[in-house]
Amino acid sequence: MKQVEVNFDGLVGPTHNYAGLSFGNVASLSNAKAFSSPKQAALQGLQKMKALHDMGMTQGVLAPQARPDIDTLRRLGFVGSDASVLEQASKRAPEVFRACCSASSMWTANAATVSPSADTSDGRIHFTPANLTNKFHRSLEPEVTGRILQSTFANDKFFQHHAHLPENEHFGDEGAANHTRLCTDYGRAGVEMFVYGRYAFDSSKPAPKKFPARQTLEASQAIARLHGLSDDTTVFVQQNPDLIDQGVFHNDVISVGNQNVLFYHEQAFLNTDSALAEIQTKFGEHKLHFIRVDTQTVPVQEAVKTYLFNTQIITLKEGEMAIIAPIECQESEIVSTYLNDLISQGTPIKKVHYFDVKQSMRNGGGPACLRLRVAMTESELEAVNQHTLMSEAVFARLNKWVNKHYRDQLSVDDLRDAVLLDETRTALDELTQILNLGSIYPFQR
Ligand SMILES: NCCC[C@H](NC(=O)CCC(=O)O)C(=O)O
Repeated sequence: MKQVEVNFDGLVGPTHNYAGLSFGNVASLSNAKAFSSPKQAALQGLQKMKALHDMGMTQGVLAPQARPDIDTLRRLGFVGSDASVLEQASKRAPEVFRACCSASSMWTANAATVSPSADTSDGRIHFTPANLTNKFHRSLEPEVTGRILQSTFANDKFFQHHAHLPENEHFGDEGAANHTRLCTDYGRAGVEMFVYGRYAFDSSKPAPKKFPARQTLEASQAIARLHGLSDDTTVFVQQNPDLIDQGVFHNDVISVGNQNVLFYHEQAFLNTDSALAEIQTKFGEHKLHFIRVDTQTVPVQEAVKTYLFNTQIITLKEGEMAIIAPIECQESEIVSTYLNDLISQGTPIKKVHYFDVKQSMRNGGGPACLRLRVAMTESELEAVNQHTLMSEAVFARLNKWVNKHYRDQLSVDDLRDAVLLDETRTALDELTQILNLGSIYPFQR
């Protein structure tokens, strides 16, 4: 049976803006209050999806969330009509208000952790939405994320959906951004590697000092239990806390894996040698390609600035791998020189493709942040909501939809405009029809 890995990219929502909400995420803080272009952001995302589709990949799309989040603002004590809630909140609690307007659900690497059926005890694909407790604006996502996933993977013969972990920093979970799967073929049992930033219940263990560690070991362990993973094929690795303090807020900013390749910066992990040895032992007799990038070749700051590791490594039809990199990697002499060299080093990676996702990059989200990977068999793929899979027709419809509903430019001040709320609801209501999702948004219920 044929197996594929499908990338489900997050569609950028109509309120995409730069509010500086993510302490520890350098790009988010440095672009705070800049003008954004929701239209350009959404079109850039669609271009990347279409390009991967054209390369022969199976590509999916995940719907964005409804923002401004009026229900949360009401929960926080703002009353009256929707327009009055917007006005009061933007005046009296501007920071809270901006957090409730974020389009951050676009980074679907943080939507959930996914374990393919080959790895799980009941032979189904398991999904657990990330609770994203570390950032208020992101903690608003998991419930609707769960509904989006259930409408996209709507078949309980093949798909098992779990509730997100308890909403507490002890179980802080950021989803697939801190999870990589290594395997020989997508359809065979692989090694699931969970990367955590700190121990929740043991403060004597190493932890970052300046910026928050968003993922705990205890959260990663809970996900592995929920998904029915075997201890023999699961590895928990601590991220280097010094790097979190240098702006590496998720593991996917400093390492990425695909099949038999683990591409990582030499400073990415604590106790790297023992971690890699455990991964190789659990992987079995097949040899893994550990592609290490040294500090001397690419300093950590350059990796954070260019998102060299927030690239997607994809396996093309011919079995060769390609790197999907942000254009910032091409613009950096250090990184483009490294990548040009990498493709002739005799590893499975043979090509690099650069993409302009600058609108997302300015908030600290590269190509890999924009996608959630789901490895599937043919019958599992057939059970997916087919309206969410990229095709010429879906691409054309979504482009038309973006051009019709999205603004060219948005400032954080525009977010309090009640007309914007109406625009987003009209747009998203239409989108649920295009993607055949049913009533997933609070305003539709
Ligand atoms: N995986 C990439 C996630 C990027 C995301 N940025 C943000 O939410 C920035 C939003 C803002 O500042 O407006 C985050 O930090 O979780």
